[in-house]
Amino acid sequence: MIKPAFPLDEAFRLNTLRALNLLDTPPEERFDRLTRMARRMFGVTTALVSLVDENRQWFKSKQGLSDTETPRDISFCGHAILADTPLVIPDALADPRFFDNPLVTGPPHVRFYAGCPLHATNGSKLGTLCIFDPEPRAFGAEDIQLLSDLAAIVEQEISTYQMATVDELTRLYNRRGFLNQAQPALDLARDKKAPCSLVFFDLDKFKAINDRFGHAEGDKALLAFADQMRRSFRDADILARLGGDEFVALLLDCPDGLAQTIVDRLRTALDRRNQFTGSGYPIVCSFGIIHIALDASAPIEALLSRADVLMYENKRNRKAAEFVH
Ligand SMILES: Nc1nc2c(ncn2[C@@H]2O[C@H](COP(=O)(O)OP(=O)(O)OP(=O)(O)O)[C@@H](O)[C@H]2O)c(=O)[nH]1
Repeated sequence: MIKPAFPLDEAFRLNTLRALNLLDTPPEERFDRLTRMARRMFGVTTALVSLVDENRQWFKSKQGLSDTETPRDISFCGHAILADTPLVIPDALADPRFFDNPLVTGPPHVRFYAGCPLHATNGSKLGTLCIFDPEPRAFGAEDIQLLSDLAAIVEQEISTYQMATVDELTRLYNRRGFLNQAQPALDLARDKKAPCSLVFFDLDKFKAINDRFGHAEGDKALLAFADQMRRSFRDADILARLGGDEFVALLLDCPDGLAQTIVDRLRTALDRRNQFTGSGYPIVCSFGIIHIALDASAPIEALLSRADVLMYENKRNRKAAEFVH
């Protein structure tokens, strides 16, 4: 067996894949429809949308397979993303790369495989639309064209998904992306009895930045705040721009007090930026933090409303304190 090599742009490719926020998300009909079509059109046992992650291939959609992922080093798709054209293996037992691969010698007993690379809009190869079957078979030019056409639809769905769930300016989640991610993450955290926190941010006097310095400068301030959020929170936290100058962070597996520490760190970094940037205006935020109790069952929307109310109290108090001074 030959393990798949790493593509030359592996780090860039992985960044692109992770930024899509598709890994470990629930199945979706718009992808399942396409794998169902592939299975039926080609009369194979299995059709997958496989995303090739650092050490595994994970299936966004699967027909005819119960596994949700397999190790990358035994994957066929790890090989398929190394070329721009589809990889076709008419008979895995006759191929030196695969004849003794555990996916060939054991379940699901792959003999025939065809995988078409799926490209992100920046050209990175994310994974494949692939089909396989326990019987060897010939796969001609027309078949390859058909599989490529289906793969192009999967690519379109991936880019539509990204546009619908990611904030175009900051590349954080938008409201829809946040709700998609946050509710299942919260449900999982409750099952695991891991405490979480939610932080709601709203920039102070943001309208004045737009009014005095122009909309483009306002955009720069929003970007600077988003960048600071990325730097201050942890990789596993779910960050979003809900709209306008409102941002939110869901901290998973977060001991009581950690959210406050991170918010303090973020505000200290903003203060430092405000002193040295020379932009002519400070970026300041109000925030509300709620700690989500282990036995809480409120949906994420209700938690957002509670954090929003706390943020407004914080903003009102800060305005009142300014007025006194
Ligand atoms: N530059 C820019 N401005 C935006 C964007 N989306 C919303 N806005 C503006 O953001 C402003 C938000 O207004 P407010 O919530 O009243 O902002 P504020 O001045 O921070 O008010 P306080 O929160 O009470 O301090 C509005 O003027 C919107 O037009 C955007 O994508 N870019």
